[in-house]
Amino acid sequence: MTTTSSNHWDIFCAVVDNYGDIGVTWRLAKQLANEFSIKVNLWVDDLGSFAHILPTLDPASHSQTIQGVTIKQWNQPLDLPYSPGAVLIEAFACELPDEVKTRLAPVKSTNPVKPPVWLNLEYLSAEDWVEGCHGLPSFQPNGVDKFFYMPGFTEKTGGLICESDLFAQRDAWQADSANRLSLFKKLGLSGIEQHHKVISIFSYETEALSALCQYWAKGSEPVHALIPKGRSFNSLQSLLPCDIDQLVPGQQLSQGNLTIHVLPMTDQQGYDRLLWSCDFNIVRGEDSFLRAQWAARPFIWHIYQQEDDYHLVKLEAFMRLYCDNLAFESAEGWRQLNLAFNQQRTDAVVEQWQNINSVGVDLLAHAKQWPIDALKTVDLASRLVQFVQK
Ligand SMILES: Cc1cn([C@H]2C[C@H](O)[C@@H](COP(=O)(O)OP(=O)(O)O[C@H]3O[C@@H](C)[C@H](O)[C@@H](O)[C@H]3O)O2)c(=O)[nH]c1=O
Repeated sequence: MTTTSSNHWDIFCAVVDNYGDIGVTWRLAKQLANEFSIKVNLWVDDLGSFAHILPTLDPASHSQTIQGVTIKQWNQPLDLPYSPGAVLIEAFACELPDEVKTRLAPVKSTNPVKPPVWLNLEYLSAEDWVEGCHGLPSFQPNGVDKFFYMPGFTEKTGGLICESDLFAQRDAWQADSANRLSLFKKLGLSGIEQHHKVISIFSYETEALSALCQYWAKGSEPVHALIPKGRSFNSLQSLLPCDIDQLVPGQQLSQGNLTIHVLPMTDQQGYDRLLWSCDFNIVRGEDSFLRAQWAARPFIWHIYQQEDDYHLVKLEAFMRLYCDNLAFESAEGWRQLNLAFNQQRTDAVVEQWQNINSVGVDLLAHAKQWPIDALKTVDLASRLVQFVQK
């Protein structure tokens, strides 16, 4: 007979492409384990990709515990034992293994009052409809309800992932400017002085990026662009002396006043510190997008492209919220900059970059206040734990 013998949580994550799905679930799993003492199994179908953002992971090991989370290789068919716990999360509507779904029904019949809570953790969106869908059940063929858990920016959504001590850590880091220089040194980057403008770039392909780089190269102040080897470079081939494949972390490429530094990928904590250390961040997807907000620095969001340009609807929804308390001129400059970047409008992106220069102080002040307003005291993991207990 199958029973709910344990209070553990299982999170299943299929790495579709890029690092966002695993990035979000890894953040959540760590926080649940470390702040709520929950025993978490994180099942991942592609440990090789995961290792890019968790260098201590051994992709050959089928079960390993790192930072309090048990990471399990999810093969099809499932070849490690699964036993139902208190909560089962399928991340981003990944298709759960049949072995898992069929084990849920008998648990429900032996424990009808408190069967495992089955959740689909959805993508983050600032759109209005999210509030209406958050928490809705959907009846499944195995007789168990599955609930939609929708992250979001308002009280009636599932909230935003943010560790309880993150802002304090960030503030302490940013209070001492020596931290950023020592981080750059540790990453093998040279030639960056305290007064230089430093911009981190983790984007998808866009001609807007190459236009900005060309503009920075011709500018009057030194700019350092810190770029991990990856998709951003596909748009910068004309600025490179070699093929993208030949780039190595630590390499520096100079053009006029622009120095491009090829970054190593680091773990998430290292990436957070990088965002805290830069004057401006260009980020993408979901997790780096949120971490750029928590970094309290101005940023461009290169949103993940969707069919029929639906991503522009999501971008607008977020920009509306973000600009709510921002003075008109600053809001307009920042909005247009983001739009131009996402729409690959090369002249416009340069023009808007120049425009936001004059409102830089306002944008920075807003970037510092935004995390406090956006979090609204209760983060996603805390809301999730409350949701499950109800
Ligand atoms: C550059 C860098 C990133 N990272 C982490 C931060 C994030 O957790 C992760 C990157 O994830 P994202 O920012 O979300 O961008 P992404 O483009 O990699 O992932 C995308 O995947 C698609 C399938 C989703 O639909 C998108 O919404 C998005 O999440 O990589 C590091 O840990 N170290 C690094 O050096």
